[in-house]
Amino acid sequence: MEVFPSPLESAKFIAEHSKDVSVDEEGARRVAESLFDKASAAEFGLAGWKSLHELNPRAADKEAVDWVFLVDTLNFSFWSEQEERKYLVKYKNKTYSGYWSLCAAVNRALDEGIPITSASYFATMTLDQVRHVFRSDTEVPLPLIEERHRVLNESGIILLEKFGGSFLTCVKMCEKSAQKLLHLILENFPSYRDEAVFEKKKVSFYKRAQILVADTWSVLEGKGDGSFDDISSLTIFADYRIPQVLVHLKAMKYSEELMKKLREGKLFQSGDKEEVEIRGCSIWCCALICKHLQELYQKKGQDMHEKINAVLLDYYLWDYARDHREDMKDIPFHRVRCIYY
Ligand SMILES: Nc1nc2c(c(CN[C@H]3C=C[C@H](O)[C@@H]3O)cn2[C@@H]2O[C@H](COP(=O)(O)O)[C@@H](O)[C@H]2O)c(=O)[nH]1
Repeated sequence: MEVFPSPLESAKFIAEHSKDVSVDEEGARRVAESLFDKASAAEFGLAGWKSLHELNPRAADKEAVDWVFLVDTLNFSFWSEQEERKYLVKYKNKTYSGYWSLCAAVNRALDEGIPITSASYFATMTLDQVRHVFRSDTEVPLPLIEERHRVLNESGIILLEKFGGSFLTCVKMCEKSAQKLLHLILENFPSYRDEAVFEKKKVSFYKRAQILVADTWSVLEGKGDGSFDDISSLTIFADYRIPQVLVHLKAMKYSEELMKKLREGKLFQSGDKEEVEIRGCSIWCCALICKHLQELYQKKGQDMHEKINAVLLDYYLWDYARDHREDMKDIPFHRVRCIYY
């Protein structure tokens, strides 16, 4: 059995050895304090996944779980070289960008009668069919379309051959354990193995694998097959937005040298030292914010273990980043073209 490093232990190790990125403990504490009142509000909770996002499934059934699997298999690399030239999808009179453009294209296909969330369909999709389903409403295509075609076919075939064609089978096999589901994903779906080598040590982030578990928990509303008793063991999902918002909120800092490269729009490779430091420090920084939030509630005699975890903190910070794009325009995000985030 393959050993998968823990993203949290990886993050601690990276943060302790990082040169160009640093976690600001005081800054993390201040962010926790600023979130304190919000954390007990409705929008911080699990219900926000559906109530705040009209493109997410309303249902909590097999089709909804398969929608989540398809979307999280393709949940990577939406950023555009030029802000004014990007992939956009119009759906029901609204134009979507970034991650939401992917969801809009999926829902558009379903409305057109294309069974895009069925493994029997995406296991044998041709590249032209993928191009059609994810066609752009601008002249800019969805990035990495060939890689998306490859991971769709690969994931569809595995889901058909090993799990009867539905991700709900995988969920049921894991007996309400987030960690078991995470490991089933990593053992069976190669495109989810988001790892690197740092200071000669194998480290992991598992961004898409962890968000797949989290979104499954969310779409099942934390009930039934989705009532994971260890959901708090997940970390945040190391994408290219969370680091940006953590630097904006002064909980994390970049060296002058790294900031210069980011401002120049340098294209990093997956696994580069700076990229690994950005992603690992983001995970560690959010673990500290979660810890401080729990301590603040304990001081008030409130046990918030059910309400405060890295998943809900991540969702909140990610939505915050989307809503504060303008305020954050001076904080560059790191640019990598890869299938991991
Ligand atoms: N850490 C974290 N990264 C996330 C998400 C999501 C979508 N989840 C939402 C869906 C339902 C829930 O309500 C969540 O709010 C996408 N991404 C990543 O962001 C990047 C896209 O950014 P932009 O170009 O600005 O759209 C890209 O790397 C993508 O993989 C998240 O939740 N957390």
